[in-house]
Amino acid sequence: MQSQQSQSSLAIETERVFHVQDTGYYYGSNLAVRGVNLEIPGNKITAFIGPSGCGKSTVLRCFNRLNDLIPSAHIKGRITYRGVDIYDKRVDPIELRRRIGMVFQKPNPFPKSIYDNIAFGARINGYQGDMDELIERSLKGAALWEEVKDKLQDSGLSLSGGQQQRLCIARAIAIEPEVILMDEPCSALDPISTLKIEELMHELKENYTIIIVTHNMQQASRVSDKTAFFNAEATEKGGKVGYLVEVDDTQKIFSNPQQEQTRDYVSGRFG
Ligand SMILES: Nc1ncnc2c1ncn2[C@@H]1O[C@H](COP(=O)(O)OP(=O)(O)OP(=O)(O)O)[C@@H](O)[C@H]1O
Repeated sequence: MQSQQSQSSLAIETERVFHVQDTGYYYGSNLAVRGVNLEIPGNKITAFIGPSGCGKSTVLRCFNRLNDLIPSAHIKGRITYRGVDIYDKRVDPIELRRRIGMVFQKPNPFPKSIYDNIAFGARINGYQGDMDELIERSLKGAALWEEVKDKLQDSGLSLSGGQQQRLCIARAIAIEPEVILMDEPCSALDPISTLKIEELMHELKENYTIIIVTHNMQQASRVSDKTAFFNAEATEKGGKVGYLVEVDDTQKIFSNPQQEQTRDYVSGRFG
């Protein structure tokens, strides 16, 4: 019985949530990132690392079609989420973003109370349950409840940067997504707040699949299970194009990567 259980949990852990196939990412006629093939496993943390401008954020934003909001941006190739092509005309991007939430580099709470920051999205989504209970559960899920439970009517903007980022995480998880995309979520935070978010990420992956873009290699090695290393090269036209060099278990990327350029990057020899 026990071995059956562990087999089934193993199957769940290694489930593929996203499959990225032969994708190219464009701004107008400019190819910004080429030839990305990638699988994102469920209930794991996948980190995207690489030098500035190699396309980490561009690729990240395509998982919930946030790039749709940039008029010149388009993608070629295919990204499936649980087997469904997310760029299929029948897919509603708003519904997609409900399932695939996002936390940005700079904490961006609404200029509303802590309570309403979380209730807002839930109300828009027609949440019918007990709102107080949802607020408490979301704040607990983001490790913020103890710090704010007595001041839920205070403005979200009155919190510290690290607390604001955890409020944004609480807001993201309140709409019960399956995936959370994080674009350098700690880059505006001090080391203690960063540590709190990293600890929180470990807890979150029990219930969510996380993809994080980070400039901080120590952070990638501390928090992630898988790491994708992107790089960029000059084009004939004088621009540059990003590409995925390799993706593997984080421990392998940092200790024994397959590609020389990965080794150079993680050992600090360039970038
Ligand atoms: N809105 C945009 N319009 C046009 N080009 C863009 C836009 N956003 C990004 N790019 C270009 O796409 C390429 C990849 O940028 P992107 O921001 O995805 O890289 P990144 O690896 O996340 O960089 P960083 O680490 O500096 O945030 C760059 O050449 C950038 O100039």
